Amino acid sequence: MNMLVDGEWRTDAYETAGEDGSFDRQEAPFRDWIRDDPDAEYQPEAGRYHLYVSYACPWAHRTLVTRALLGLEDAISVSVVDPYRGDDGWQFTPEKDGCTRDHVRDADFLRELYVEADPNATCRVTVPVLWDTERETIVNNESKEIMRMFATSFGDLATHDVDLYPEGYREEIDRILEAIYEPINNGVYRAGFATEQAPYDAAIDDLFGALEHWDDVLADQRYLAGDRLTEADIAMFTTLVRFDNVYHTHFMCNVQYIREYDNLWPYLRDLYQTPGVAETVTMAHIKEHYYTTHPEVTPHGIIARGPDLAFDAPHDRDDLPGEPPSALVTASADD
Ligand SMILES: N[C@@H](CCC(=O)N[C@@H](CS)C(=O)NCC(=O)O)C(=O)O
Repeated sequence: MNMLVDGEWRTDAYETAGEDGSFDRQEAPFRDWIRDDPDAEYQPEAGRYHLYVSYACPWAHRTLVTRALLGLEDAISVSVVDPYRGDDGWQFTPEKDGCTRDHVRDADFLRELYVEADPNATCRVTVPVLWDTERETIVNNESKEIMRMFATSFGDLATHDVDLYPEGYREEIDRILEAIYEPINNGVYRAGFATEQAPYDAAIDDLFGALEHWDDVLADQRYLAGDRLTEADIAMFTTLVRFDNVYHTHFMCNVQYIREYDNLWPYLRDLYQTPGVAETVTMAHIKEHYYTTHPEVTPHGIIARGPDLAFDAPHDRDDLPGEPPSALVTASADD
């Protein structure tokens, strides 16, 4: 696998699995913070920050959903990489459907941005990346922090009056984000990239145990943190929406489909139908990426056909406590 070592692109450096056959995800290296504070190095400003994403990636997808729900599209622009990630890592292929050029630097490869931000970078070249066009560097490449900055630091630049990290819910949101990360968000990768039976089995036990737990929780409440749609739902959504099409088959998470759960499946449809969310889902990129980019998992790169899911079917969750943010419902009615 590929990564930067001292600013040089290496195709032989990064092992997905550790010695015991378990998947080992590395920490994101760029962790600066945008603050609404006159002394801050990075301050929220319309047009200053640029987001690099892959539509395929669940981590990048979190930042896109957050941006859409807050109405930050005009304030934060986006470039979209090719869903196929080969020996050169993420690249820009604007001729391909849904992909764009690098709108800021016109780079061919995402790694060029990493080297510009740190000429001696030793790290994986991952999406999402939040780029500062003023200081010409990476502010942050950790999705949960980008999501949090969008939710808490962009104040008036957000055109929808939506709070995804509301006071009174914050401890619970943090607890849920932590609780779903290892078994669910990262759990599908731990299952899919395991190279021995024991770590695969452990990942599957954790994953399906956690899905069952949250399926129970969602029987009585509309959202993970209760009656409000929050960051926690966004983090859950981007994994669930990929599950039946990709993780079930490609990553062998095949104990049960999400569409077989009594509450997770209507919950997933409810989130999908929240104004602004469906437009962030590009299933063609999701499927192409996973099935063609991991030769160690699917060596022939054949994209599995099904299933065709009815994300638009009625979700019947309106009677549960909670409703989507009213600003979103009003904004979509005005469209
Ligand atoms: N911790 C990061 C993880 C991001 C991540 O692993 N992104 C994947 C795509 S789904 C990636 O770019 N992988 C490229 C690589 O590992 O070389 C986050 O949540 O932002």
